[in-house]
Amino acid sequence: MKQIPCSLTIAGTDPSGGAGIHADLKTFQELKSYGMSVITSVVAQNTTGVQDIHHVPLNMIEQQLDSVITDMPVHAFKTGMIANKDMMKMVVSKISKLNAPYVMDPVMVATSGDPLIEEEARDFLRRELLPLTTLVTPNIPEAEYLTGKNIETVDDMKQAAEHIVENFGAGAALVKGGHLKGEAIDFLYDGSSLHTFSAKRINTKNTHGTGCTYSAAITAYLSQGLPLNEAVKKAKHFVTKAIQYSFSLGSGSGPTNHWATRGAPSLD
Ligand SMILES: Nc1ncnc2c1ncn2[C@@H]1O[C@H](COP(=O)(O)OP(=O)(O)OP(=O)(O)O)[C@@H](O)[C@H]1O
Ligand SMILES: Cc1ncc(COP(=O)(O)O)c(N)n1
Repeated sequence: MKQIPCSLTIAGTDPSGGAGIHADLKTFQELKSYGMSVITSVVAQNTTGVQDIHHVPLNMIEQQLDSVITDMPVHAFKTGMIANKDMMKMVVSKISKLNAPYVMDPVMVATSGDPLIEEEARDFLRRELLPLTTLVTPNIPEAEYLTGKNIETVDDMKQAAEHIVENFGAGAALVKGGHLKGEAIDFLYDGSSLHTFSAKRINTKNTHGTGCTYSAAITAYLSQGLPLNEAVKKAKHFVTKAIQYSFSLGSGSGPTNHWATRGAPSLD
């Protein structure tokens, strides 16, 4: 009998349900990949911002990882918020034994601008985690941090994608243009060629969790064995629909809609 594809996320929480682990699991479920999660930090947040953060003790993160990987198949996995260097070190020691595609969303700050990882962890992420990735998915501020260069144009984005692969050993880099004006355009550099993924910009403030949703969708498609380029293409379609039919919930930046590819939900 054929086995269900299985995806794992290692990330922080969002009790308002739009970002982090919650967005990842909803996305895995929607895209028919069996979802599993390891929680690194419990984050009190909502559509307006981050109110508080509690880090899960290191040994408990390690135990969660062991519980999953000693028992369950992992066909692809992603990391999101990993708040400090000690957590990152431990995660590296575990994931380097996993023989599956690894998508890193290099989460540094929330959409609201609140910091989600410690300053010294950023450098560790770049040095130690990037070389393990199949794909890293920085938005513009994250790509600026990783490359140390300002990004103002699409040419800057292309160069950043190449820089991250050539200089830091990422398997591939997808630089996302959500923070620029005009078309919502992303560039994927896979070490040999550059691919462009473009969609019409949707006029909405409901973009809480778009980065999490996009990287989770790529992970789900990779768990099904799709080639990287195809996985990103389908995930771009998914995240665009999720933004198009997003929810005006909360008083800040509302969440995306994870079942939007089935059409706008009927609210009758
Ligand atoms: N208004 C929009 N209309 C259409 N696509 C968008 C819009 N905003 C972002 N995107 C797309 O959503 C995906 C996520 O990109 P973005 O750059 O926003 O990531 P992020 O910054 O990690 O997410 P977030 O804004 O949730 O922190 C990309 O494919 C981007 O092009
Ligand atoms: C726990 C957690 N992880 C990541 C994000 C970033 O979310 P976004 O997808 O909006 O960049 C977040 N707000 N909370």
